Parts: sequence; structure tokens; C-alpha cells
Amino acid sequence: MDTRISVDLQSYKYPDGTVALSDIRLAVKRGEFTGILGSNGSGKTTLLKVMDGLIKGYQGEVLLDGDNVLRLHPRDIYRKVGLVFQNPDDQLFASNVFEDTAFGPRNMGCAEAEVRRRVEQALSSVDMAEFGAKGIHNLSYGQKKRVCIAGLLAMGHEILLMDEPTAGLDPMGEYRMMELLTRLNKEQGVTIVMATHSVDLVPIFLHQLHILSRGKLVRGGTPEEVFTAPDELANVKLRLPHIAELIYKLKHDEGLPFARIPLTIGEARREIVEAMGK
Ligand SMILES: Nc1ncnc2c1ncn2[C@@H]1O[C@H](COP(=O)(O)OP(=O)(O)OP(=O)(O)O)[C@@H](O)[C@H]1O
Repeated sequence: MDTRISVDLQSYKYPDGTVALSDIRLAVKRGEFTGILGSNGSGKTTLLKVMDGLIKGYQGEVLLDGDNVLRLHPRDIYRKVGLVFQNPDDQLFASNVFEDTAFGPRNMGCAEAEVRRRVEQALSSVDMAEFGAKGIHNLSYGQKKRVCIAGLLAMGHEILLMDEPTAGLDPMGEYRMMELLTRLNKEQGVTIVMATHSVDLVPIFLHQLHILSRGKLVRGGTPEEVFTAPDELANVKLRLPHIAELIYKLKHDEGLPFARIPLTIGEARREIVEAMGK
């Protein structure tokens, strides 16, 4: 897999003197579904904005397909990379769903027939095909989030940077959002980087994880590699997924012979059946 985004950043300080990021080294490979996991204020949004070229003035280098983002024209960044804000009301502005989704392709100079084709395809990708004529202000929060993603897909973005895509959604909405992102990743080959603190969803869906704490990367790897030491996670104000926490307690407090700490219900079931057979 080739690297699409690489970050080698010594530090970034906001104008008021807050050092929001330091010593960040990571690579996002083509086709990966990557998570940036961290507690409130750990620097996730800042890191996404650095990757999208919205934040400049840092010490270090960020490359997009090998080109320094600070030397690229914004148009060349936005052709490939789209950032979905945490709050959809910061992103949506047109009167209805069709018009909002059409804004990007029209701005790119697409002919009206092509705009229609892209909008219909994008809305269908996010299960909002029936909502083209609906007023933005009449959508539910979760529907607004989907329309934000459609707007970027309609521009043909190959890389989506998602800031807390599940924040504010009910449990089923969270799950459906993760399924949508998984589908875009698997079926349409969209590379996704998602900022989150939803530890329970992460191991079910993500390939790679980077843990941020106070602006620094403290751990990285697959969910299995990252979710091993509850104490370390507690130090960065995170925890194991609930199911892993339960098995960890049974193993350590009750001395049950679990070989490993499972991260999903399916894995836990296998471990329990095996442990009971011993
Ligand atoms: N415009 C700004 N000016 C000054 N400091 C800022 C600005 N934006 C963010 N910060 C600070 O930078 C740090 C990282 O903020 P950031 O929003 O990147 O964190 P986050 O991990 O996305 O948080 P959350 O999970 O709460 O959304 C915080 O200490 C925050 O107060």
C-alpha cells in the first residue's frame, strides 16, 4: 500500500501560545481506515486540519502523495482530500439537500448533467437518495452528517478526514455511520482518517489507530496492538472497549484462563467458550 498522507511534525502552536501538537510522525496508506483516538483537547481536530492544509505555520512537513501540502494550491488539496467537520451546521449552508451536495461539483466547473449525476450517486452512497428536495434545516442531525459526506463524495474525494463522525448520534446511528464509512472504504476505496473517542466502535471497524494525548502520539498500531494495557490507556484518559474490560477483569481478578483480551463480542464468545472448556 502506498502512502497518501505523511505527517512529520515537530510542533504546532496556536497564535495564543497553546502548543496543540508536538512530535507527530504518522503515515496514512491508500485504502486504510485509520482512527485518531484521544480524549477531549488532545489535538485530534488540529491534526486533521494540519493534514487538510487548513493549518499552516507548524514546524515540520506534511506530504500529500509525496507533495508538501504547504506548497500545493488549495484546489489541488481539495481535489483529493475532504474534511468533514464535527458539527454539520458548520458545513451545510444551501437551502436543500440537492443544492448543498451540488455546490462542490458546480464550483469545480462540472456541466449541469454531470452535477446531477454526481449528486444522485453521492446521495445514494449515503442512503439519502430520497431527500434531495428536503430543506437542510428540516433534517435530523444524523441525516445532516450524511449530507456533509455526500457533498465531499460528489467532488470525488479519495481521502475523507472525519472529525468525530459519530458524535451526537444515538447508538444505532453511531453503528450505521460506521457501517456507511466501512462501505465507502471497502467498496469505493475511500481512504478514511477519523478522529474519535468512541473506544467501543474502534476495534470493530478500524484498521489502524493512533492515540493522541496532550498533542503527542503515545501509541500506534492495529486495535489489537493498541488495546493491551488498561493502565496506559487510563493515563491518557481512555479505556479498553467495554467487552475487553470485562474479560480483562475476569482474567485478572478471578484468575480465569483467557489466552488473550478480545476486543469484540464475537472474539469474546470464542474466548469464553474456550476458557469454559478448559
Ligand atoms: N483556535 C485555537 N486557538 C487556541 N487554542 C486552540 C484553538 N483550537 C484548539 N485549541 C487548543 O488546542 C488543543 C487541541 O484542541 P483540539 O480541538 O485539536 O482537540 P480535540 O482532540 O479535537 O478535542 P475534542 O475531542 O474536545 O474535540 C486544546 O488545548 C485547545 O484548547
